[in-house]
Amino acid sequence: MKNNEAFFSNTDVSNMYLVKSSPRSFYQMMMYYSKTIYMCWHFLPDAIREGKRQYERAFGITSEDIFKDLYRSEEETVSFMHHMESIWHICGKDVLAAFDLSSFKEICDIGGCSGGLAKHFLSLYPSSSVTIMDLPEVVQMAKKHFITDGDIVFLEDFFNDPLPESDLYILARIIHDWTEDKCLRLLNKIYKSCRPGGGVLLVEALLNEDRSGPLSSQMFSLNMLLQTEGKERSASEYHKLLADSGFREIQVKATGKFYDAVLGKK
Ligand SMILES: C[S@@+](CC[C@H](N)C(=O)[O-])C[C@H]1O[C@@H](n2cnc3c(N)ncnc32)[C@H](O)[C@@H]1O
Repeated sequence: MKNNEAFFSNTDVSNMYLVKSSPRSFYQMMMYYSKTIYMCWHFLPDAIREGKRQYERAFGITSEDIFKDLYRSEEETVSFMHHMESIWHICGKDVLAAFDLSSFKEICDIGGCSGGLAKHFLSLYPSSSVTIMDLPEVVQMAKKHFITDGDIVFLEDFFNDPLPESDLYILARIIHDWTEDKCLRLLNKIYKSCRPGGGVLLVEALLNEDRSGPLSSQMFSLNMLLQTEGKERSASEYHKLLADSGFREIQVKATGKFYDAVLGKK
């Protein structure tokens, strides 16, 4: 207080995580939570009763394809992409350094969105190259708003297009969007395209085997119910999905942050 007037200022933590211009800002994530995710959480009891996502109740949209709903406008698409990218400024390096990935030279980031994790990959492993596959509307927005250098190549639609031959496929927060059948369809496709000696890296928020936590993974799993066809899974569930698709030498690393890493080799 000065001369009976109150003055307020940000703490160091709010400067770091809330101010929009900070490189570690959660501003975009907060906006997506408040404008989109929060609207779905109004219908949590309906989601639990029906076992399905709530876009129809929240936004009046009933498309078959979950990402058609998510990308219902250019503004919503870009907001989702910012939301996806934000977390990698905090824990992207942890998931990519969980295993030594330096021997993999050609990387394909399946559903790589804005390229947020790919940029961290290139800074940790500069002698590798990364190709990103994502839907056409995302690729268009990534080129317009997110990618400034030419190191990243974009391809479209991982379910229907052929996958490029690669040494390592990254699937960050992809498996958690889909049913078992669709996950296996995608992982089988990846196995066929993967070079011998290559691998697949799953980046997901692992649940404890008895589903007792961590709280963040449980909350993400409820959110998957509200927004997608998927759920969060335990290490043994990811192990089984990879083994059933042909991968071996499967290793799991819990990072202690929000997201963890599972590596399988061909
Ligand atoms: C939950 S986001 C994860 C984004 C990114 N991997 C990350 O962790 O920040 C899922 C991504 O998969 C993409 N996607 C969904 N269906 C796809 C398809 N059929 N082909 C290519 N990408 C797809 C979405 O557009 C989105 O970018």
